[in-house]
Amino acid sequence: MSGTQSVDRESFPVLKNDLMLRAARGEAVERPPCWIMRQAGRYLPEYHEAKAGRDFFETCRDAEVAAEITIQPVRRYRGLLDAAIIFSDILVIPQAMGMKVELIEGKGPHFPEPLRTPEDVEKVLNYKVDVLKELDWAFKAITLTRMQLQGEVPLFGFCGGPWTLLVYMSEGGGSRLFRFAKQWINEYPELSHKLLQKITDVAIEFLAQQVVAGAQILQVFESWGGELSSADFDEFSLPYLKQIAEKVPKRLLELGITENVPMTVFAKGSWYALDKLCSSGYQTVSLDWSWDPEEAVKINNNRVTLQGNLDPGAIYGTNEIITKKTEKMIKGFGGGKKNYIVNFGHGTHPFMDTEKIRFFLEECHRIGSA
Ligand SMILES: Cc1c2[nH]c(c1CCC(=O)O)Cc1[nH]c(c(CCC(=O)O)c1C)Cc1[nH]c(c(CCC(=O)O)c1C)Cc1[nH]c(c(C)c1CCC(=O)O)C2
Repeated sequence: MSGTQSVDRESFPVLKNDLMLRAARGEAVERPPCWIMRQAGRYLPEYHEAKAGRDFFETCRDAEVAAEITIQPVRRYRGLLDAAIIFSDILVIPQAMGMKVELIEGKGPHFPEPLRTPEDVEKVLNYKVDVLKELDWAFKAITLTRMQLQGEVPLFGFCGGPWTLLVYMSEGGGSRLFRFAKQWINEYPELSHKLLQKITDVAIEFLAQQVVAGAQILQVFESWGGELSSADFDEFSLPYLKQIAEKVPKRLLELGITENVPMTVFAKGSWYALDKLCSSGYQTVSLDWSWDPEEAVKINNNRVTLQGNLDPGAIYGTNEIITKKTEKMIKGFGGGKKNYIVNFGHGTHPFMDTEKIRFFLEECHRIGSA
């Protein structure tokens, strides 16, 4: 994969709030930085206004609209959020690999032609992926967003974890039984590894090019990690996650980028792998809400910054409950002055009350600054 983007990185606005980057790099901070997975999206009325009933992927591909939607939560919660995350989706990698992906309103992602036979996989393996060309729109949206953020907060780039993408590519959408993905790894483990490697190669180039385009911090979403047994996670997820952490910085050097770009891994449900994830080369490990913060802190033993992990469902509670749970979380992670980033344990829901989320963020600032 070659070619270059024409981005004038010298023209990027100076970052005024680098709290997120400092915390992710393990430096001591004055309070824990805050952001929320899926902080842009359907719970915000201004999202629906900007999207104007258009197709989801069309919205992602329109740089102006993607930048607007990315910045909406930062604007609404001015001073309370310490990062933005580019409005896009993990399923743009399968699209770049030649697969059709649609988002069906009210149903979620849908692949009309999922990978069901070895011939289907061979076709994807033989497809030459030109990341710069296929995902050109994503880089343009990142560059525009970075400019429009005016240095207020850093911008996250992201991608899906290889196993999670294999799940979507084989199941053709969300799943309860993971029948096809499990069939792949158990009936055709070798071919599955080849596919995982190909996804990993694309993910590495995609993440590195997102940094060239303007992303300042990266997250890998292995959202279906918890569907694997511990042994299968070690075979079909962890090695690829590690490769991404190892190879992105190398690729960045090749691309002439010497800045230290922190990387986060979020393997939802993979509680058994926390110890290994803390030594997998990522600076930050994001936790779902199944973790007791104090136990996670013990296992981590100051190797990485931990991120998380409020049950998003707490937002449906009273202010008193939100305060109580937020306090327990921040104190459990050691108070938040080192090795901690505030987040939910998974994304926002479309039904959430924007003012409850504001209250949560204000409480994080109050408790985290104490
Ligand atoms: C698994 C996964 C996907 N996409 C993503 C993940 C990993 C995180 C996770 O585990 O939730 C990641 C993602 N998806 C989206 C973002 C944008 C940035 C942000 O977090 O604010 C990010 C980081 C926007 C989106 N991606 C999607 C929407 C909803 C689009 C809409 O209907 O308007 C948004 C805002 C669509 C999507 N995309 C995906 C699903 C399952 C869905 C349907 C979700 C649903 O219906 O709740 C795949």
